[in-house]
Amino acid sequence: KNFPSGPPTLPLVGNLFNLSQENPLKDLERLRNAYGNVYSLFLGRRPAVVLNGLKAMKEAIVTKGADFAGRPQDMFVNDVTQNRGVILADYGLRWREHRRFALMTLRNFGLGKTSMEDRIHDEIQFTIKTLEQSTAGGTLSPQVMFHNAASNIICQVLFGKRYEYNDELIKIIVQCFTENAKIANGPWAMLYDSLPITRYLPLPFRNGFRNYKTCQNIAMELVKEHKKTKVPGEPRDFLDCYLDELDKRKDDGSSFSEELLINYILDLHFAGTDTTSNTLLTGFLYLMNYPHIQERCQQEIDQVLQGKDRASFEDRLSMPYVQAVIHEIQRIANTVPLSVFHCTTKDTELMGYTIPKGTMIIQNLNSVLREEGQWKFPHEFNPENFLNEQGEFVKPEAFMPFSAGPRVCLGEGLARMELFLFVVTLLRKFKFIWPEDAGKPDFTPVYGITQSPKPYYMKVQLRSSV
Ligand code: HEM
Repeated sequence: KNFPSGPPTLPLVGNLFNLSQENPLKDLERLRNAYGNVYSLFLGRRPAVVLNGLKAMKEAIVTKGADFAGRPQDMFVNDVTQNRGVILADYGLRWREHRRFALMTLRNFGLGKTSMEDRIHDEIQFTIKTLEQSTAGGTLSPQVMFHNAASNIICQVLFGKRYEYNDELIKIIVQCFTENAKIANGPWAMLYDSLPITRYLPLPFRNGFRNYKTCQNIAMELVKEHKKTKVPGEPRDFLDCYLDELDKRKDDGSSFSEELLINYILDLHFAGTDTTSNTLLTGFLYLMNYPHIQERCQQEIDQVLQGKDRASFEDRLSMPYVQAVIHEIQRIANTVPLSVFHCTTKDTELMGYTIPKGTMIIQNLNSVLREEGQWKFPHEFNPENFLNEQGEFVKPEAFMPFSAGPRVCLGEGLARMELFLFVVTLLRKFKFIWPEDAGKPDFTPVYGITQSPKPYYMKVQLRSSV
């Protein structure tokens, strides 16, 4: 009663056939036009409510944050990750303790301080080396490079080590992550969630379980190695901190455990890899195809950095145009289009509707990031969306690629630092060119939990030689 309306459902499968199995984003938009900003869907027999537009999104995840901060359980992604970790943990002790621990440890390891900047700059040097090798005139496919760079930064934090870009182990992990990001929002996972009877069949969703197991075995080895070499009270990285915490807490009834640790670090590694790298990939795709925007960034970077040997995160405050461009890249990239599904933690109300406890909540972030009335140019790539009349950087409320409220991305600080330092350092040194023989660029993203641009090639020139 008083539940949001939605398209008619079929027995057992619910609204499975109302959504394209390959990319439901257009269907979600079509249903919004028919049923309004808050409407319902049934994934099998499970009720879900889709949120669209800033007003509904804010009321749910910010104003009534705690009511909407749960995570649905018993879905494909929960089964693959064995109901452990932090991303999919339901609202409660385990989530709270592990979220707090991650935020605190990331801060202690220098997030917002110079040491994290050092780590990012160290990694950028390897990216620069890779790019330099292709300045002789050839083209380069940046996918693996950006994925490995983002993965290495989070590996440094978690395990205190980085991997060469051609290292077999990291290639396997990154490939598993990338594949799982597509499988988890793909047609087979949708079938798994809608029709539980199919779960035991040898269907392609099995690949998701296999990929996860591969990563788990690798993480297990890293934990073993750390346990052997760690000195209590002198943590080298995130993993050591957790092991220290386990010693400290022993039997205090907390949710910390060694089994959780494996899934926890995989969660952080996964969340920190595909997201940042796909945003960078989208960024460079646009920068190559909007050369005047690239040049204006370079002018501002040169002017602000002058003789400085490298950029610091602080410099963003003197670079309103670059800031606007990076935010515009994130707005257009819409890297996590449906956020991570939420779930109501109690009976509640939203925009006058009644939403019972346990209802799945799907945030259509695209509907906010491109909402008419919130942006000067909602449907085009235009940094003016983040600049006022005086050319100062402004961030509209509708900018929420990291979501908002109690479940807001806990890596936002790290991601923002990475995006700024990568874009500024690489644009300062190189000119990025869309290859003449590449044809017209295709900006249509490939859908998944994280969206990525279609694979592309780039041409790179050293700016000093331009
Ligand atoms: C451009 C990069 C990134 C984007 C666009 C992004 C976006 C998001 C979004 C939309 C969510 C879901 C929030 C919600 O459920 O309301 C999320 C959650 C999360 N992100 Fe990120 N993220 C990025 C980078 C990172 C990085 C670098 C880390 C690594 C530390 C990270 C760790 C997490 C975690 C652990 C969660 C789950 C939080 C929770 O459930 O409490 N993310 N992110």
